[in-house]
Amino acid sequence: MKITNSFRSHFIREILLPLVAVLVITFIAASATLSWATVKNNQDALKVQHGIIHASLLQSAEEMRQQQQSLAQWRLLIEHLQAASLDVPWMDENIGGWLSQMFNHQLVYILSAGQQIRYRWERPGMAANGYADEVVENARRWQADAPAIQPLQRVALIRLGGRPAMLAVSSIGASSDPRNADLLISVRFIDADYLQALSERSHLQGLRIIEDGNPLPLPARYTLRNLQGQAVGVLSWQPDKPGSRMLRFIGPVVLVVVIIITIICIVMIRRLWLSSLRLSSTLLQLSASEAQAQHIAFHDVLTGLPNRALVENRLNHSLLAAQKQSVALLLLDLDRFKNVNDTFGHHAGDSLIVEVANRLLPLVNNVDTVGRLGGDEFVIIYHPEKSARSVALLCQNIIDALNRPFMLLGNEAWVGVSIGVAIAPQDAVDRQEMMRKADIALYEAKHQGRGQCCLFAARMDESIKTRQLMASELRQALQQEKLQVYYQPLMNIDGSRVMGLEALLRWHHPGKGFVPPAEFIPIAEETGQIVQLGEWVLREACRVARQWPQLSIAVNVSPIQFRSAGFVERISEIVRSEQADSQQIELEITEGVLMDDTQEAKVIIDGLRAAGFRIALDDFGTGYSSLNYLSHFPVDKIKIDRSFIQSLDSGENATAIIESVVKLGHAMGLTVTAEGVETSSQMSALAEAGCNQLQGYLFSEAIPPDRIASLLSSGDYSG
Ligand SMILES: Nc1nc2c(ncn2[C@@H]2O[C@@H]3COP(=O)(O)O[C@H]4[C@@H](O)[C@H](n5cnc6c(=O)[nH]c(N)nc65)O[C@@H]4COP(=O)(O)O[C@H]3[C@H]2O)c(=O)[nH]1
Repeated sequence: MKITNSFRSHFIREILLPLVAVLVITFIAASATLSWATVKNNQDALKVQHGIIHASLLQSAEEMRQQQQSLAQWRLLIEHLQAASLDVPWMDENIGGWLSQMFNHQLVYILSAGQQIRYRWERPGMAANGYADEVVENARRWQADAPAIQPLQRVALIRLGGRPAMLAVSSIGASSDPRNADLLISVRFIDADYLQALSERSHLQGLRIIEDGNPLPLPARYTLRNLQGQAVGVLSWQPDKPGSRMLRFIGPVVLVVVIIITIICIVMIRRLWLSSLRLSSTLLQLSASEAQAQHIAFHDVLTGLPNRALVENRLNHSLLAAQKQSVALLLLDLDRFKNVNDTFGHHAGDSLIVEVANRLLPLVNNVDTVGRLGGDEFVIIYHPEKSARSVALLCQNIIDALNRPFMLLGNEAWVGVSIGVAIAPQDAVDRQEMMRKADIALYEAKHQGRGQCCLFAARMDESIKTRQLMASELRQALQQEKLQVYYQPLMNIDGSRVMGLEALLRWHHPGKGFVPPAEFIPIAEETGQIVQLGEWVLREACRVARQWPQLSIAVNVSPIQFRSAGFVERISEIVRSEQADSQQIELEITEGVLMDDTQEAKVIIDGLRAAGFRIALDDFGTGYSSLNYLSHFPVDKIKIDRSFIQSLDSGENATAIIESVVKLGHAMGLTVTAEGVETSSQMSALAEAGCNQLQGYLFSEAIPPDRIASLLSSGDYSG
């Protein structure tokens, strides 16, 4: 799996660092709490130990006081002291020795009221130290300070011979004024024995006396003070540290927990890394397929060009800036694409579309858009630098590019293109309006003949509106049977006899009066109404045919109607239902019908002929006029267009053309009719050329059916 640098740094920044930070903070907080609890526990314990030392010393002092007091009030001692001479052996045994052996007092003195030492007992080895004076000095001071109303009983720490010691002084006897009493004095040094006892009492270990000036910070220390509050020594001990004990117990557990948490975190981070990696690659794939989906949603699959949605989007953008930079919208429609598709198949059609796209792309700049709307419709959003001139140039380039032949399956094919152009801001600034106007211009381009480019003009819009109105009025007229069919006679060559009638549609518009078919037939073709219209005309013509069985009745068939599904069957059915003879009906088709799809046209023509209809090729000479072409189609008649007939008067060339058409027509066994014969000279020329039938105002205009009878019975045309 490929790891991108940005993914790595993102993971480190967003996941790893915060997680490590949380971990570190948690560990620091846990350590701090643990160490704080340890210290606090130790400190609290130390305070308690201080209290224990203090209480133990007090208790020890109180015991010393009680030990002394029992002797100080002893009657035998008082009697012995009242004797003239002191019984020292008795004193040693009962006072000094007793206090020393029983209670470990090391120095014992009795001071007489006259301030003389009357009795002295000093533990062996201590007499030489001369403690007596110092002890007596302290005792005298206490005696002097003592209140007169009660016996003196005092125990306090003193410093004796540079060592701390416990001094106890009691007045002997029951005298209420201790200042005149004998004093029992005893001393107990704070020595190893004392400390041992103190340790047992207090349960503190390592008790020892240290020098007060000890620079070492000893947390477990207790300053021994005399009555004046002066330090006489410092007690130190090995402190009990429950906090540290707890730490020793909890510490390893916490450490193990920390290690376990760290391992879990490492495993989690690793898993997170792997799943993030998977997620990231899934997201990458997703965004890639999203981009692909986006591309498909906005591009034409065949050519890869922007599709309608993207074109509309880009057009919207371009139109936003249209006030500053004009925008041209070109709608392109290939002229003979259907032909190519039908002749060479859909694969060839697809390659043609791709080739068209390839030819269009180099004609525009990067800022412009070439798109495909579907089928053979292309669109270009063009940003012209020099307004209409450069648009016209582009159009010409497009027409030239698409006029060049296309190589399809080893064959050359020609298509050509019609282009409609709308330019913003002058034509419109709104997308839909631009599309509509470019479409109108395209319609106009096609209408003018293929291979054209038309810039939108306001009049086109008007004509479109007029056409739309006309289409709806025509629909109404057809529904309400306001249309009529007139009939124009087809004459024999000398104009003496009516051979047939051509059915021609007439529309007397309530407001506009007579509307020529040339105006409304194309509209009916565009809207598809022509199928219904044509069938209605045929139905009317059948009635006339039934009435005049000796005449052929010609009916115009539009290319749209000709190619509509089930055409042959439907018109056969109409003729049958109207009880007419199909052999009496002559269907007039134009060359265009044959050109568009020769194969299909041939099948339809064969079908019509099999159904009994005769086929006439109308307006002959206006289209491709290829007689060679005719050999492929089994038609019965050609009708030379009236433009040729009218040019008969102006030059010999027309005569020659007509003569050769007639000759070839005859050679193919076809009847040749001349349309639009207006003068007798035209009639004579056509007769000379060998035409078979004539049609024109010279004989009659199209007339309503109720006048056919009078036309036929008039002496002129009854033959
Ligand atoms: N200047 C001149 N014109 C003459 C002369 N003799 C006949 N015409 C006109 O020439 C046209 C002949 O019909 P078209 O070539 O089939 O041309 C027809 C045909 O293509 C189409 N059309 C008319 N009726 C129908 C219809 O029922 N169905 C279809 N599909 N097309 C129709 O409309 C076209 C025009 O029809 P119309 O206006 O009736 O025009 C008719 C007719 O009135 C003449 O001596 N001089």
